[in-house]
Amino acid sequence: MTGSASGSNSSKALLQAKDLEIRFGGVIAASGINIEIMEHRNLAIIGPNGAGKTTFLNMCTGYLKPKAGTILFDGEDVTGIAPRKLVRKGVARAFQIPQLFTEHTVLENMLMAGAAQARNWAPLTRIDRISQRADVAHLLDMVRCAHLADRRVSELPEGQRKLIDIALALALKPRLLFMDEPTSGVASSEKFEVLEIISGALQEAKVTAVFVEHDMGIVERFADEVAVWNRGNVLFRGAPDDILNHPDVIRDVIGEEL
Ligand SMILES: Nc1ncnc2c1ncn2[C@@H]1O[C@H](COP(=O)(O)OP(=O)(O)OP(=O)(O)O)[C@@H](O)[C@H]1O
Repeated sequence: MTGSASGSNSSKALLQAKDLEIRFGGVIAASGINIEIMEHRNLAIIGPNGAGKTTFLNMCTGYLKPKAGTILFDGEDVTGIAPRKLVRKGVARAFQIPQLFTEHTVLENMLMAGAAQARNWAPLTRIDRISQRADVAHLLDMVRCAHLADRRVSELPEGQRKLIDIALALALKPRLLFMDEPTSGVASSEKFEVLEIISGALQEAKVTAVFVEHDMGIVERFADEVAVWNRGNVLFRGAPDDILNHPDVIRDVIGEEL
């Protein structure tokens, strides 16, 4: 484990956060955060409730503007850029609760995401081209949901909604995907299977993932690196084995109910 938040030298930094600060009234949610997210190294963010994990995701994806500090994506200053613009640059986000149009079918949701990416808001009948359908079928296949294309989202269990949400994010062709507790709400017996599918799809699409996670089994299995958040800062960062076995992390993070 390293005490610093810089990444390994073997891959390049895709995102660099420098001296990020944000406070809400008296609460300091980010207190000089410095961290690099390395390309093709999936990073898990762990830490106690209220440590500022979601706040960090919000700043990196344009939902919150830091009071101070800089965010570079692929070397470009993207601090404070709106989420939609960041998506076009290659930074996507999946939420704890999938952002799906539940009264529409899976296919319709996918076509709408494709239209957003192409900035083509023509009626669905006009964007429903063969090539686009082929793209959608491929994306759904990547998350093993091709058989669900004509099902209404409201009929699907949470695990499948999560998978559709990931396919939707992949339709935006990101290079970096932030996920806030990707398996929250999924039955514990299905969590590993869902993450296995998500992980395979991200690998196939060559997308680097950053995910907030409270389940250490998931972290151990799916993260290449782990960053420990505490009181709005990065306490440790390193290999899952080192981090999850470190006495301070066991005492202060894993030991308490996350
Ligand atoms: N919009 C907001 N307005 C006021 N306070 C906020 C806001 N967003 C976050 N906070 C506060 O900032 C601190 C960090 O919150 P954040 O949600 O980032 O933590 P977290 O590590 O993601 O927690 P959890 O694991 O419980 O989701 C908390 O004290 C929270 O109450």
